Amino acid sequence: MIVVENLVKTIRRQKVLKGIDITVQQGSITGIVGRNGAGKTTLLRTIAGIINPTKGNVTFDGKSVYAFPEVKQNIVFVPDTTDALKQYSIKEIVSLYGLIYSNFDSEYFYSLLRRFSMKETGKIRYFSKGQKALFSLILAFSTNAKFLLLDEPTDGLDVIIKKEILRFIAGEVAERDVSVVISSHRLDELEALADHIIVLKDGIVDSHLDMESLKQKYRKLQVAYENHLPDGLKKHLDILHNSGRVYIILVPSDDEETIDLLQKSNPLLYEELPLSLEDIFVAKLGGDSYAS
Ligand SMILES: Nc1ncnc2c1ncn2[C@@H]1O[C@H](COP(=O)(O)OP(=O)(O)OP(=O)(O)O)[C@@H](O)[C@H]1O
Repeated sequence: MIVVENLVKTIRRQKVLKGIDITVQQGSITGIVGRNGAGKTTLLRTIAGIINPTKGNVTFDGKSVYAFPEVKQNIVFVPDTTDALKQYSIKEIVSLYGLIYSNFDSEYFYSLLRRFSMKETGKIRYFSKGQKALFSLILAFSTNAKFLLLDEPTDGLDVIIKKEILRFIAGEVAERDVSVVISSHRLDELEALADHIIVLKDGIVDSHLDMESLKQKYRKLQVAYENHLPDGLKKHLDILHNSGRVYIILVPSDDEETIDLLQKSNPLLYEELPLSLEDIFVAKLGGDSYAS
């Protein structure tokens, strides 16, 4: 388990992280969403111990990342570029990782390269953007670290490779003893993957959400009326969208009274729609708390 306590980071007099408190459980996939500059990368780099906090602490199974450097073997940060490795051949990178990470599994590493039909020799600078992103993940999962912190792992990739990468991450978490924290601008991308979502806004945690319970909390309905939605109902629900006489609304699942009133209000159309996390954000957080 990673526990982040009152993490503050000031860079060049700018308070980038303003007191972050979060807990990341083993076996979980946690998404960190936020707009450009919200502090996602700084948070991940600080958790991994690449940079020190101005204030606060991060512990892994009770041990401070900053006081016990060996803890860093189990918290690996994966940047959104492979630039740091571009001069090296794959063989050299394997040697380097073998030296840094005592549990690095080169056999597993090469088996993953084969699984994704990637080259096993040469320099990675000649890889495509998608192959570089996949390579970074293969390398990181081969360290056998307990936590991987992935900084926008699918940024700028096409839909096919994006899906392949997300599937790979989900598979690794399901089958091996590893947890991941993924930063992204896109709530919709993380929705299918993450079990927790942390929304970062201007260096603070705006919300920390448990996906399952959140999705069970609301119902999304499409209703249409001959004239308009009865005024008496409006205050009990959130209107996600309104086009003419058609409304897409969000109602708390436990608000049986409103659901009953809706059904009895003679709508021309009454239909339940699949709920997305984005709907909840738009309705509950003013649509401003996820990044696009
Ligand atoms: N080394 C640095 N020097 C100066 N400012 C920095 C540095 N690192 C981060 N910052 C500032 O801290 C703020 C947060 O940056 P950070 O990269 O953590 O945000 P982010 O949420 O990851 O953004 P993005 O989505 O654009 O990658 C920004 O205003 C950035 O300019």
